[in-house]
Amino acid sequence: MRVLLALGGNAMTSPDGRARPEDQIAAAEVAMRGVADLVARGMDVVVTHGNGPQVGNLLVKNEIAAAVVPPVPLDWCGAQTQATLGFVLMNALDAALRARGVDRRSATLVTRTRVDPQDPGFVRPTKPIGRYLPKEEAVVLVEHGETWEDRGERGWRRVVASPEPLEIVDATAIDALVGAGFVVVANGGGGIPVVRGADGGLAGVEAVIDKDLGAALLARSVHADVLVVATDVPHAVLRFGTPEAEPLGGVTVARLRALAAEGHFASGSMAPKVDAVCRFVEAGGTRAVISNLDHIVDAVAGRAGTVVTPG
Ligand SMILES: Nc1ncnc2c1ncn2[C@@H]1O[C@H](COP(=O)(O)OP(=O)(O)O)[C@@H](O)[C@H]1O
Ligand SMILES: NC(=O)OP(=O)(O)O
Repeated sequence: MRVLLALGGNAMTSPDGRARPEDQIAAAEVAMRGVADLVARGMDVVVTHGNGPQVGNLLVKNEIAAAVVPPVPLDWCGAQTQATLGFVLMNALDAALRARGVDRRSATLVTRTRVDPQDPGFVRPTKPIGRYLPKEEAVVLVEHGETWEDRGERGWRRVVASPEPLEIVDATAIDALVGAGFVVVANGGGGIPVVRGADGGLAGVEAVIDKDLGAALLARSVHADVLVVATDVPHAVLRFGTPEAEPLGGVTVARLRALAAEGHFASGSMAPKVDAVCRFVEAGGTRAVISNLDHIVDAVAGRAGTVVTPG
């Protein structure tokens, strides 16, 4: 069985949302123990991950240091997060595999995702990245031309362009690595966004692709049997945040689309996860699950989490 596991930003930071190196290393060690459990059961696993906090922090560092060293564009920041987070995940995964006596190795692939240069996401930024700030600090940055939006009790957050993923450019290489027996970390942050020019060449573009939508396309591109979207809650929840809140267990893709249309899933957080699992199953995937990492083996088997099936 081939599994695509999408690690959310929450799975890559400390419970209080801090993204210090030590927080990310500790979070990766927890996440990779679950992946090693899957590999120990004979599964092929591809891991992808978010990069919202990390790419936003890198962008700020570039802007602050611009007077000292040449700043780099947002797509370069995204590429750097793939290397850094892949490195951290590989160290954690290799250790977890060794602890289980599993003779498999990890690999990370710098991965590009093609987008449409005319995507409306370039006109209306929607993807939250980086740190949270109080409103009074965010509005100063808005006056300097940045786009920030109120993200509720945690504060305001910068938002950038987030175009639709159209093609995982490096899917063939990912598939080859899996076929050679590697546990592969790929398409971090939804992939490095690129556009194809008239000459057929690829060029980076400043944006951050939604990791969950990127994961749905990657899962299809590498012929995964199961897609697991791992976050910090055990299920998607109906009437979330209300006294009538109800965890959602097994559900058909048609029913889940109907529930999404009723507005149960918040944009920018659970909604893209729901969209991603629906896309995967609608495209022929056997099963897709939204859950946390606590019961990853059960989630893959369809025994835990919000389990989406055809129908
Ligand atoms: N209907 C819902 N069911 C469950 N969680 C929801 C729902 N709506 C919003 N959320 C929030 O979505 C969060 C997960 O989304 P997000 O923070 O973007 O995850 P990640 O960073 O792990 O990808 C949960 O922690 C929860 O607070
Ligand atoms: N690129 C992306 O979707 O990252 P997060 O999941 O951390 O927001």
